[in-house]
Amino acid sequence: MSETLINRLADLDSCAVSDALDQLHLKGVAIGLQNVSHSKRIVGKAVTVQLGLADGTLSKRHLCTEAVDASGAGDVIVIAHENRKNIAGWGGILSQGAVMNGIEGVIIDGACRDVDESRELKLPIYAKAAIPITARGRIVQKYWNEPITVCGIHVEPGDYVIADASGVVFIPKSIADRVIQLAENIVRKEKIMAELVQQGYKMVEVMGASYEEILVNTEGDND
Ligand SMILES: O=C([O-])CC(=O)C(=O)O
Ligand SMILES: [Mg+2]
Repeated sequence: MSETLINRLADLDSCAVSDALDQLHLKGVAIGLQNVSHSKRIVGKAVTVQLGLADGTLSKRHLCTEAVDASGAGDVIVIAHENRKNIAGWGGILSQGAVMNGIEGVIIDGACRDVDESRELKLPIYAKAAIPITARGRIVQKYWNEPITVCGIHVEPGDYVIADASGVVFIPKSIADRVIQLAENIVRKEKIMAELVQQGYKMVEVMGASYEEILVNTEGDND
């Protein structure tokens, strides 16, 4: 079941999923995140990590290590770094571990570092910024595999995520089937429109009132 949903999600893009969530009046787009590393669309299930400020005592292990060790293909590491752009919450050795385990990519609502290394490793990272400053002694992991908030979006472990050049969208696992179905309907309609454009139809005809109505029109299309 979930495998199928992931495969179907992989055939979509962030815009179609955002439109589907719009249709349901739900928020899922993590505003302010961009690909800073290897440019590739990723889909998968969230493995969550919550970071926070260090309290002066030394950490037993570096942040995100358990999440990386426990994850593999089909998983995306999603890190709540609380919008910090002045300290990196992810780095190159972690990227090496992620690639070794086949992890799809990383999403962090703050800064990361060792970006050149991650690019060489071809690991997609969606972040708010890049900065050389280490987390060591400054930032610690508070917990992992629990609900977190990323750019104002509530994310639970196992929620679905799609990230591409347009941005990052989270889909609650409880409604993933419905959202993906709606997004597929939207993609189908947009393909027809693109074909009409290729056939020489005027833009004002192709993107007329029926385009503006797409977001209220696809819910019933479950063929
Ligand atoms: O020290 C850090 O912030 C982590 C780091 O560079 C790495 O994983 O390579
Ligand atoms: Mg490093």
